[in-house]
Amino acid sequence: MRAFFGLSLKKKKKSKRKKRRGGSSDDDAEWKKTDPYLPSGVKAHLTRHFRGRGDYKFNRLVGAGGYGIVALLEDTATNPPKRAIIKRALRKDMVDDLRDEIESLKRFRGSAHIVQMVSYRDRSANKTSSDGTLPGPYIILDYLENGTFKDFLERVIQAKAQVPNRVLWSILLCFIRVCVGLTWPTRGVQGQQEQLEQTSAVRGPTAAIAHNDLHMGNVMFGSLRPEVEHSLVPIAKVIDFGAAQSSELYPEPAAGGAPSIWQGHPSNTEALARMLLRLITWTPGALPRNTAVMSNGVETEAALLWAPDKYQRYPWLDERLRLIIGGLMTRDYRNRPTLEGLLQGTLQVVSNLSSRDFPTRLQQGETSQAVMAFVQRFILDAEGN
Ligand SMILES: Nc1ncnc2c1ncn2[C@@H]1O[C@H](COP(=O)(O)OP(=O)(O)OP(=O)(O)O)[C@@H](O)[C@H]1O
Repeated sequence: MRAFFGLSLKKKKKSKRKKRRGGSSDDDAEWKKTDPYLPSGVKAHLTRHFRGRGDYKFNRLVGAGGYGIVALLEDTATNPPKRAIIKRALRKDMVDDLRDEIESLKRFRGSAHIVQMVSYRDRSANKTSSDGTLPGPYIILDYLENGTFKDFLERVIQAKAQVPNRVLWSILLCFIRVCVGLTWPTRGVQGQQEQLEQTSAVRGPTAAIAHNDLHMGNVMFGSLRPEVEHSLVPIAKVIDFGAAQSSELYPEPAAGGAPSIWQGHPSNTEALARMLLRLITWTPGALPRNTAVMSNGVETEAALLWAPDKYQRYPWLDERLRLIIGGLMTRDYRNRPTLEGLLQGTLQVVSNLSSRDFPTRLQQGETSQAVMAFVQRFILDAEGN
């Protein structure tokens, strides 16, 4: 019944509105003049599209990236309105990239450290919605409210703030969970409840997915959560799966005889370890490559943490973190630690760490209060979130 009468009711409302405004043009007229694939046309087309549906409304354009336009939506059914992100192709010829991203994200449904797809529409570039406003596919994503890792790094460097070790440990655990998620994809169903990513010693890795675009703008902070690993530091999640690729599992045995597939795709771990290294060393731009140093008989690219004056430069850094980051950046990926071991070891540390585990001179900066104050200032209260 509702759908049957919907059309005529809508038409009546529209003509009333025009009368009230003296026939002046609004978004209704604007959208026809603009290109839905250009940032300039996004507002008009999305406003119009979602007005007809009544579930979301357009809030603002967030950005136009390599191939996509990203905009903020508000869920009109919730109070206060829940936010969501819509991602569309920037040009018609980029529609296939967006479809690849839809396919990738389907594999990670329910994976806590990978951005979740709330819904999607998979259409060819020219096919529009019934109201004629919005051609092509789109993805609606969970909104991650606490900004990118890139913005976080910039704030830390600007304030010359020493990052508490407990914050580094929590982020490291999030990053390991990301790598686990890319190696044991959940392949859940739409709307699947999020779960922390787990390895499976029984089944062994089921995929070797390379994200292929793991830069700092593609790691974002979500909210604080009840799990112990996210109770002081918000969850970090990976976004933007437009370039992700499944590759062959790595069958060659590692130096010690263990199958190297247990490390996941080496490009993921290395890219994430580099982000932690930049945070520790306040490095604003890309780290130099091919600067490997020897550590315990293997070459690592984490040279900054092996510099002769490292203890003067980073006297506060937990030695175990230094070794893990060095291990994740070894030149021969077969010498890297396994995800299984990393997950167990890091989870154990994060679940039990307290300020008393640090030397007396560091304890004040590692209390729960100090960690909370740091997180509040550099992540939760940050401008632009
Ligand atoms: N789920 C999200 N929650 C909040 N902001 C988001 C979300 N997804 C994307 N953004 C914002 O939009 C920006 C661009 O998103 P994304 O990287 O997915 O698009 P892109 O077109 O592939 O961009 P690029 O090529 O620059 O990486 C992000 O850096 C972030 O600021």
